[in-house]
Amino acid sequence: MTTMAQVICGLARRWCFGALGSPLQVPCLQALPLHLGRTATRASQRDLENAVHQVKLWKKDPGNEVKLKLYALYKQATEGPCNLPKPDMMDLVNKAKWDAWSALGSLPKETARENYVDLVSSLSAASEPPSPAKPAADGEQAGGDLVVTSENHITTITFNRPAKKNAITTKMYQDIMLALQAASKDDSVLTVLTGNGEYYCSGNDLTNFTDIPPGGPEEKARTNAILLREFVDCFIDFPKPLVAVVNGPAVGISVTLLGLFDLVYASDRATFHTPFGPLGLSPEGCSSYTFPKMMGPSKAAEMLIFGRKLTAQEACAQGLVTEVFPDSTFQKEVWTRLRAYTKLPPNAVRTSREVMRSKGRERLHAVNAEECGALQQRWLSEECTSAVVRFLSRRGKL
Ligand SMILES: CCCCCCCCCCC/C=C/C(=O)SCCNC(=O)CCNC(=O)[C@H](O)C(C)(C)COP(=O)(O)OP(=O)(O)OC[C@H]1O[C@@H](n2cnc3c(N)ncnc32)[C@H](O)[C@@H]1OP(=O)(O)O
Repeated sequence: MTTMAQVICGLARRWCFGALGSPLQVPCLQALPLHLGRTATRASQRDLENAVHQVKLWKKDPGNEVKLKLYALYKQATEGPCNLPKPDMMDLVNKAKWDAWSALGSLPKETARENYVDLVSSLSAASEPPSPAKPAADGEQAGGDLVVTSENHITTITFNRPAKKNAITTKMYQDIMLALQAASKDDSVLTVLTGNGEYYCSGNDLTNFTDIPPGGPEEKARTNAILLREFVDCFIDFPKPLVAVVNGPAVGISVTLLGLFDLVYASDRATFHTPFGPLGLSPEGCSSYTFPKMMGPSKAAEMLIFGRKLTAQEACAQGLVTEVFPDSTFQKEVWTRLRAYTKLPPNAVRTSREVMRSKGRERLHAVNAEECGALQQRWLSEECTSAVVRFLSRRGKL
């Protein structure tokens, strides 16, 4: 039997080879050498060794948090649960290592090995983007589908694909991660996401599903799950207040991520839509946790399972939106407010933000991992592939 996944794979292969008969580049997959050729879902000992080797080749220090994660997973994968005595409190380095390893509890060796390989793979992908986005220097503006500016202690990341309702391409996901990385280190107090034109964002670009690699849809789903997890992790771990300036309708992942923002200001033209049911998908962006928490389980189910679209006023009543402004004065009022916030003492702002986020951070990471695992399966389902084919064929893309 031919599944829709095979249909879409076949179509994608046709597109990838194009009229000239030469394969187009699939950059995010080229940056994931460890997964090419690894078809089993479980990582082997060999995969682990390859990953360890890969880490040695990294040119950039990934930071202590990542190094501790890697250390812990490696120890768990090779020696099992930590049974060493707890180091002295003042022995900071060994204590941090012990804490990280012990936190893995009785995680099976095989799972730890798998997690180690996946982590290395996703970090390798992120550190080798096909064409890095320009980090925002003061006042600088990078063109393209994502515009990053930094002015008056506000770094603004703008979806800039108005002709496609600001749908997010794979490159845009990667550029957003780079922009967040840069913003976490620049002198801005606030980081803003907004959209150019009529829409805030129409969510994931549905053609992202069509560039199928040689390993087939399974490999695509697996790679996307890793990258999506890392993308959402960037929002979970972002150290400064995140503000969404929702200038118009928002769809899919651009809505779910709002649960990880600190302020969401919306024009009264904005709507909030998560059509996961019709698309054969399941929620992402930690919304399966943040939405029920903020609006109660049944309102969250209406949105996330049944795809009910909310107006800006409704979203505000549910706690998803902080405040709604008339569209005619939206930009003026919001930016005046934000500029006033940047005058607050930056260290106090940052500290308050950290104490508010720190309590739920681990939980959010766990939710993110679970949601990406579920989506990996969904992307391969006939329900999802049929929905994507329907969307693309209605718009003459097939
Ligand atoms: C680090 C890398 C990570 C990679 C990970 C990849 C996978 C991550 C997946 C994460 C999970 C995300 C889930 C979602 O976001 S689900 C939601 C997806 N979005 C949608 O379903 C919306 C689809 N679009 C529409 O329904 C309509 O276009 C819309 C209501 C938004 C507007 O309708 P309208 O009639 O006003 O306008 P058009 O339909 O004519 O649209 C104008 C052009 O824009 C194109 N378009 C719009 N939205 C999208 C989209 N989401 N993807 C692709 N293209 C889109 C549309 O095709 C039109 O193009 P043309 O003018 O060329 O026809």
